[in-house]
Amino acid sequence: MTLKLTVIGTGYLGATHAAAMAELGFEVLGLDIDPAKIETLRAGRVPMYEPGLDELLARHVEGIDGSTGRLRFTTSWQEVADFGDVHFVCVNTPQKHGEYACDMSYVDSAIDALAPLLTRPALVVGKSTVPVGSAARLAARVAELAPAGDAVDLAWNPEFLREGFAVQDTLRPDRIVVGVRGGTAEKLLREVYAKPVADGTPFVVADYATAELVKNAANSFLSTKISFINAMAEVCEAAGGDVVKLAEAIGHDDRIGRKFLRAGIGFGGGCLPKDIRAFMARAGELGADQALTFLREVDSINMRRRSHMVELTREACGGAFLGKRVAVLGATFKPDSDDVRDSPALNVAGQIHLQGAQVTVFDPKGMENAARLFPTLAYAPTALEAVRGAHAVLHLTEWKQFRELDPAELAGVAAERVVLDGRNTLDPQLWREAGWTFRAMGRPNA
Ligand SMILES: NC(=O)c1ccc[n+]([C@@H]2O[C@H](COP(=O)([O-])OP(=O)(O)OC[C@H]3O[C@@H](n4cnc5c(N)ncnc54)[C@H](O)[C@@H]3O)[C@@H](O)[C@H]2O)c1
Ligand SMILES: O=c1ccn([C@@H]2O[C@H](COP(=O)(O)OP(=O)(O)O[C@H]3O[C@H](CO)[C@@H](O)[C@H](O)[C@H]3O)[C@@H](O)[C@H]2O)c(=O)[nH]1
Repeated sequence: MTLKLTVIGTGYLGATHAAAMAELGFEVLGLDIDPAKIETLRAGRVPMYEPGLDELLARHVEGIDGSTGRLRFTTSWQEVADFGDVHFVCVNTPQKHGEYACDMSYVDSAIDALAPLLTRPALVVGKSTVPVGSAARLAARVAELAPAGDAVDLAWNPEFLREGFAVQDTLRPDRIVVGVRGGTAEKLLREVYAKPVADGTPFVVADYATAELVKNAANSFLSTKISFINAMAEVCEAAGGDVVKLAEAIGHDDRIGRKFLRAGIGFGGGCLPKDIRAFMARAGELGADQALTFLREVDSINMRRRSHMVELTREACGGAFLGKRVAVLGATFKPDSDDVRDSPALNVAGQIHLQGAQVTVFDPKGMENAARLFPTLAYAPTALEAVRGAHAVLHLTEWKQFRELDPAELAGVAAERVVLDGRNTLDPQLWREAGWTFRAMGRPNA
């Protein structure tokens, strides 16, 4: 008999995971505490922007014409407990207000809602990113609360998907990591992931602590790589070097590799910044804080990139923001997403606005989320409208369509032809030929 799966928390991770599991052939029931999100999903619509996810939902959501009907959504915990053999927990684990530590309250309340209803054998599988030690603590909590007792087990199966590539990363991940206490959980998870494993995806079985730490380590490494190249950008700026050329040259060494060496205004999003902070906080609790002091530097190099962009813009505006208009191209933390959580672009836009400039933002997909978070910024319906009357143009999220803009057309509407490329993806020559003063980050002579 095919396993029945539930997915608890249907945000960026959970909605994608639920749809991908239906695509793999399972019957899936998704639950969220946000009834509006559940209504949207039930109608076969995606509550956020994630390329390819709408097609997947249309193919599987029950009640959609021609769908397999394998994917359903609910707000009922009882329905979830009755339905599932395997329950994936995909709720948010944000940074605590005013602290580095992870806020585990959403995971805790999901476990507390589900476990008392588990009256038959089941496996609870955590996918959220959590501090090491959480799985062991939650396994004890499940054992305490579940009426089925030992017949309910817990595993931790961290997720490595990237927004913008979430569907392909879930269906064909680089690796699957499972933290388990015994063979039954491993067997069930091998059944769930049989297809990607048959296609060659490595399946790594570990204890709870190691599985949790793999996720913390992976995001720490990625953050470090970005801050490393941004530190090189600072030195390039001081010495007159070109960080883009430098990254290309060191990347030819296979041991270093070319990926994740794009210098600019740094990393943001709902994952890397809060994950390295939570990792430092947890290491501190464990008495291992010295091991991760370098992450403090990774974080501060990253945050410095944002203030550096503010200073470059001030310079471009003749030393003061008052009475100046600044156009910001990009609001999301990365392209191909509508996610504005801890977005470097919006952070820079907000700082400049607070210091007196009139800031107008355009983003292909992130406008609604941005306006909710930063209602005092102005928003334009197109890049051209954002640039109209601007004294400086900032390119802060590397959407493909910004590379395709016509600098000559924009030159016709700007008040001053000054562009600052915070992502190092625009073509300096093209802009200069159209009469723009072009400045990039870490490329004084580009
Ligand atoms: N977004 C990513 O790219 C990504 C990738 C890998 C791992 N992660 C991790 O996955 C987790 C979820 O991240 P996300 O980006 O999907 O967050 P999100 O905020 O988009 O989604 C979380 C969802 O959980 C729901 N929720 C909160 N409490 C709940 C509860 N008690 N019961 C049921 N539902 C509840 C929320 O309403 C929301 O819809 C985090 O731990 C994150 O670090 C995220
Ligand atoms: O060379 C680079 C690469 C990325 N970034 C920035 O870094 C941030 C994060 O990018 P990315 O890692 O692609 O996005 P996420 O979707 O947040 O994915 C990260 O966080 C997820 C949540 O934990 C993990 O699952 C993924 O493996 C991990 O890549 C963005 O602001 C990017 O603009 C750079 O500045 N330079």
